Amino acid sequence: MGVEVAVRGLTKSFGGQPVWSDISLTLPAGEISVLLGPSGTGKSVFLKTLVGLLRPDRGDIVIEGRNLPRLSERDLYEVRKLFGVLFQDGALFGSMNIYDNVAFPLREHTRRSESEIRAVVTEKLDMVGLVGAEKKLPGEISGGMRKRAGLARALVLDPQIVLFDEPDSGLDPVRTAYLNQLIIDLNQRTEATFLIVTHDINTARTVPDNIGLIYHGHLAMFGPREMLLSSTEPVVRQFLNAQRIGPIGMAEEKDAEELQAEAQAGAELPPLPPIPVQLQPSDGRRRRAERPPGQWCRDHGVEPPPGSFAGPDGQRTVELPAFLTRDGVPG
Ligand SMILES: Nc1ncnc2c1ncn2[C@@H]1O[C@H](COP(=O)(O)OP(=O)(O)OP(=O)(O)O)[C@@H](O)[C@H]1O
Repeated sequence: MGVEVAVRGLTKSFGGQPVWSDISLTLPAGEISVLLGPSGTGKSVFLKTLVGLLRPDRGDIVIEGRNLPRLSERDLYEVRKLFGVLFQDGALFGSMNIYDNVAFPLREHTRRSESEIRAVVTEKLDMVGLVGAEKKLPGEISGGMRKRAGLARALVLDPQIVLFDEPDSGLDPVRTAYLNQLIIDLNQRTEATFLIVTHDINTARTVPDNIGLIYHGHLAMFGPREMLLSSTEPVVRQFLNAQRIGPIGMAEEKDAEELQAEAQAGAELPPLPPIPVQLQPSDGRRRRAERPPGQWCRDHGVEPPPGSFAGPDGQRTVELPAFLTRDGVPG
């Protein structure tokens, strides 16, 4: 089982310029969380701070009773072994073949024999569907394969927490769909805690158990997927529905004048789209952390947008409680 990551009051600046401040959230053990936010809001900085590559100005990151910002370099080095990180470009060594790239953390951080290393590398390459590509150089394979190789490398030390920095950047929609399925299947198999930074709204809507949004130097919201997908909070609604109307502007937040002009022009955000069902593991079992669709909405007295929790063919894939169906008649 993965471990919980509790972040409290985290603040980070560079040269006196704050990137974000006072971020508090808990990544539940073994669950998948997605972190969203406009470009430049500091999502990558957040991941690097979590894994201890950057020191926060203040705040706590508590994992298994240890507060990372307070640890010595030596203890931090140990805690870092709990993490696997998939960097944006896969961060593979260009001169090493895929096998050696994936074997690298094992050779650096463990005393395992080459035959033990071979067994682990083969297992991880099999997990990401790359058996047969061992001898290729990163420059000889596609972007999607490089991401998968980076993922195999992130998994070799059997991490309890896996951080993904834009795993879908530069991938076509079909490859993104395959990668998303792979992420769900790996979460099911490894039981690690996953945090994914993405700009892909479809990924954000269907893959995670929890969603967070960083905006304007703060965490605008973090919580269960249904909470954000049914939220009418303007920033969350605008971002999760990829709209131009709302507080977020092209370069930064819109000023009062722009928002007033928008209001005068009668510009309104379209209705919330239906909440899709979550992507399921391909082994046919339910997700471990799955809550029944509609449960968060029911527990919080929130009516989900019409058509929510239908499968891709528009058919309901789950029994909905009477609360979620018009007049108690399943729609
Ligand atoms: N080591 C550093 N030193 C100084 N400034 C930095 C450093 N790393 C990041 N920044 C700044 O922090 C801000 C946030 O950068 P970051 O890459 O985390 O944003 P992001 O939300 O991941 O963006 P994108 O979605 O475009 O990838 C940027 O203004 C960036 O220039």
